[in-house]
This record gives sequence, C-alpha cells and structure tokens, in this order.
Amino acid sequence: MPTILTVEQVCKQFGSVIVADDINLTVAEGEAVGIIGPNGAGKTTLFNMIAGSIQPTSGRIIFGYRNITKLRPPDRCRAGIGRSHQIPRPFSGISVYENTLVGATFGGGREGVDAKRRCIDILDRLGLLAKANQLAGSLGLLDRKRLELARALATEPRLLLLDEIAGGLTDEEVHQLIRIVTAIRATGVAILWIEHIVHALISVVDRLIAMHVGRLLAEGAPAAVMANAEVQEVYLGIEEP
Ligand SMILES: Nc1ncnc2c1ncn2[C@@H]1O[C@H](COP(=O)(O)OP(=O)(O)OP(=O)(O)O)[C@@H](O)[C@H]1O
Repeated sequence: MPTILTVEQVCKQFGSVIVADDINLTVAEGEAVGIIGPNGAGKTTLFNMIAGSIQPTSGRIIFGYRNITKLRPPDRCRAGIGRSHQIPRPFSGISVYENTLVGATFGGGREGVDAKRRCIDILDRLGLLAKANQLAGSLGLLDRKRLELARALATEPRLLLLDEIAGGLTDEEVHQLIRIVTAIRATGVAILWIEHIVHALISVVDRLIAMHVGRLLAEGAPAAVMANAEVQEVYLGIEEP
C-alpha cells in the first residue's frame, strides 16, 4: 500500500526540554498503527504536530505527496487528517446531530442534503442515531467518545488520529469501542491510535510503536513490541531477571 503519512526527522523542544527527538515513522493507506508509551513520552505532542496545532522545531511531515509541515490545522483537516481528542469537548449546547454537521460542513466541505445524509449515516454506524436530537452536553462518557469519533469521521478523513479514546470506559464499553474502530478501519481509513489500554489497541492494529522520552523505542508487530525487553522495562515496569 502507498504511504499516506511520513513523519521525517521530527524534533520538538519546549525551551530546553526535548519532547520529540528525531521521530521517523510512516503509516500506509488503510493501515492501523498503535502508539504506546508512559505518561509524558511525547505521544500527544506528536499528534499535535501531525494535526498542526503545534509546529515541529525541525523535520517534515508529509501527507500523501504533500509537505504539510507549515499548513494550518483547518487546512490539514480539509486535506484528510481527522482527529479525536483525549478529552472530548463537543459543543454541549447543541444536539449530537448538529455537532456532527459542523464536522461535515467544515472539514468534509459538504453542504445541504449531502452533508445531512452523511451525518445520519455516521451516527447510525456509531450507534448514536437514536440520540441525534439530544444535547451533546447530556451524553454519558461512551456516547461522548462516540460523538468525538462521529465529528472526526464527518470531516471525511483519510487518516484518523485517535488519542486515548478507551480511557475511563468499562470493559464492556471498551469492547463496544473496539467494534466501532474495527468497523471504521474496514472502510479503508488509516488509523494512528494512542492508547494506554493495550489489549484494545492490539486487537485492532497491524503495527505498534513504543515511545519513551520523545523517542521511538521499538516498532513492529504488536506481539514483538510487547515482548521487547526495553518496552517491558519502561512501559510495564518489568525488569529482566
Ligand atoms: N506546551 C508545552 N509546553 C511545555 N512542555 C510541554 C508542552 N506540551 C507538552 N509538554 C511536555 O512534553 C512532554 C510530553 O507530553 P505529551 O502530552 O506529549 O506526553 P504523552 O506521551 O501524550 O503523555 P500522556 O500519556 O500523559 O498523555 C511532557 O513532559 C509535557 O509536560
């Protein structure tokens, strides 16, 4: 499959603190890649640089064949990078449907009946259609996470960045979320997913990347990365005997 995202020699410094240290990674079209790492490893900072809300200190970000390093976040969204945030922040005073419509109109560039039809289809796929007219602010956690995904999908992404979407959910809710992400994945959207709930991640992704203090520690098949001695030590706290 052709590459959809290339992160090339990306570094980020906040003052004297290095939070991304020569990051190189690729995601192929339709591929699902997981990112794990302890708190403060630089995972969200990496997403912020891919989505454009912060600029790398150096390095390049290529989306498709386009260098998007200097592009503003709305333009990256319109180019096909969708994002869900760690803490869902829907427009709580408007309905679930209207929240989704904002994404379809803004990112997907659709209007009128076309945008409305797309939103209804997305809400149906995510199991939110029955709550379409409810205020977003009245939703429980799982539904807020579903809405976060719906809003991101409405922008018609070719690459979806998921930031800790399983956090705070019950086991049953995590299973529901896994089914949703698997279904999104089956539509051909590439996924880059940061997650602390590793079993959820591993049940969906093709490849895993482990980060630690701004660096890529290991990368490859999920089982191999989880068995890596350095990953076990820094991430799971398991030291070699
Ligand atoms: N705007 C900022 N200014 C200064 N330091 C920052 C800023 N944003 C992030 N950092 C620092 O960068 C480091 C990486 O943070 P980041 O949120 O990317 O980690 P993370 O791997 O996503 O962690 P978590 O799993 O807790 O979400 C942390 O030490 C954080 O304090």
